[in-house]
Amino acid sequence: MTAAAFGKSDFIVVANRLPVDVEKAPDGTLTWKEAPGGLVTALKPILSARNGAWVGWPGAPDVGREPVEGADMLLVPVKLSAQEVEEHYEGFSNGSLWPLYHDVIVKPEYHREWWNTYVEVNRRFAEETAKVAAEGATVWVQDYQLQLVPKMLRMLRPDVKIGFFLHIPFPPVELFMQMPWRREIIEGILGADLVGFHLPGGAQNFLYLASKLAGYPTSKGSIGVRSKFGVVTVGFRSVRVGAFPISIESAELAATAKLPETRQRARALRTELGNPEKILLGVDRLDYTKGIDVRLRAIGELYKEGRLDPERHVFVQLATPSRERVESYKMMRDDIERQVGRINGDFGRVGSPAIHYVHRPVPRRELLAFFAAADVMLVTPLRDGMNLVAKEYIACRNDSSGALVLSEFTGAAAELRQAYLCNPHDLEGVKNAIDEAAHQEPEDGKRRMRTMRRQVLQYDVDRWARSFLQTLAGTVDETPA
Ligand SMILES: Nc1ncnc2c1ncn2[C@@H]1O[C@H](COP(=O)(O)OP(=O)(O)O)[C@@H](O)[C@H]1O
Ligand SMILES: O=P(O)(O)OC[C@H]1O[C@H](O[C@H]2O[C@H](CO)[C@@H](O)[C@H](O)[C@H]2O)[C@H](O)[C@@H](O)[C@@H]1O
Repeated sequence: MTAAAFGKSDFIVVANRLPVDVEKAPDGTLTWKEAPGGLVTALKPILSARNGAWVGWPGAPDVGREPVEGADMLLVPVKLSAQEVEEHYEGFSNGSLWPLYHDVIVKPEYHREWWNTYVEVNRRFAEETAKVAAEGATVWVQDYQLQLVPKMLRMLRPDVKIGFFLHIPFPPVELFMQMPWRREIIEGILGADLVGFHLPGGAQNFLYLASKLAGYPTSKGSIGVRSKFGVVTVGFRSVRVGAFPISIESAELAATAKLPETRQRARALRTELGNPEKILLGVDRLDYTKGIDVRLRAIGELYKEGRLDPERHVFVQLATPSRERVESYKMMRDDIERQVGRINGDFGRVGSPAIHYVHRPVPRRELLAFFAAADVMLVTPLRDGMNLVAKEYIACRNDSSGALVLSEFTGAAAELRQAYLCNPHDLEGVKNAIDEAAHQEPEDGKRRMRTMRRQVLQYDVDRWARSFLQTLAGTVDETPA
């Protein structure tokens, strides 16, 4: 008998999105479509393996409230009205928190109505979770859209064990203090038993704020040095805080990239691109944090200076549409498409552009064929929590060929030290990194790639989830008297 049959579950993931988008046809039938994004990519296999429940927004405003039986997990849709989507998802999550947590690359906006809706939607998620959680269940709350859920859920269901993981950077105190509702957010997260970040720096920022802003005693100086954890004492509870860098399904990706049909498709892509000497590739959600404009500017200048040849070095940018109703995203799309047009106008030929730009999500198999075909992968975010694309590319390089240009401002850069690392704010530095990667000695490239592959294959998403969940399972025993 499955947990779904009882309508209660022992293991629940709570995330802004369900791992599918649901579309309702006029006759009432539902169609399920794979949803893009690193969080979904990372957690789906773990839930399927554990027969758990996933509480989330189905991505369509008028889908019903009843739990829907998915393939092999219980999917619990949280219905959001169009106004709630506008004020919680587009507004407070992606117009206030996302830019604030990503170094204020665009100016965050703070509106009381957005905040009120954020509180209301977080409450709804907590209530739905409280309904489906079995006695003593483990609940894993994900990301910046739901930072108030841990505290709200604890008040509704003190029996459950709560983990919280932030997938984006947690900012330094100087930036976080801008947030008008800063104390409420820290208190909300502190409802968890275990709080995880990608990097020790995020954990340290959080510990500092818990102590300075909210006044809780914290243990100091141990993160990333002697032990992975810091501890915040909240009344009689201990909240552990640590770094758990996320990863991917490395072995599965490597195996799929090795399949004859993937390799054949990779060869076909090279032919379709006019058999260039080198394929350079970018794969991102169309987001201003990803530094797509930076790499376009660098490539344009490298063509101009003759360090790359548009006939021999083609660049493919695959860009998934994202958050298209948020103003800063609209402006960025226009800017990037103008840049692509200008570079192709200057350096392309009829029937053979220098830059191939696709503004659509690419099916998974096709994406892996692109990774297998690409000689140089460009990952140049101005700030990124982790960046799974960098790890996916490495997993797909079964013969250890290829080169990764990687921004120092990604979480992935902490692990992938053999990449061509660059500072995305230093255009000359980015150009040099691309130039070096495109002209690397094959043996040097293989040595670099082999080291990065060892890291990515060893530390996969399963290891990430197990390490977080095992640490969470230990939290109860460590509550001080
Ligand atoms: N154009 C695209 N087509 C298909 N999948 C994409 C595309 N762009 C990104 N993805 C996928 O979305 C995920 C992005 O994760 P990540 O790099 O961590 O950044 P984020 O979660 O911020 O978008 C990866 O699994 C990647 O393969
Ligand atoms: O749900 P969306 O608004 O479409 O956005 C997609 C996801 O983007 C963010 O991903 C982050 O998580 C990745 C995995 O940990 C990480 O590699 C990346 O650096 C982050 O940007 C976001 O955090 C998710 O909530 C979104 O679902």
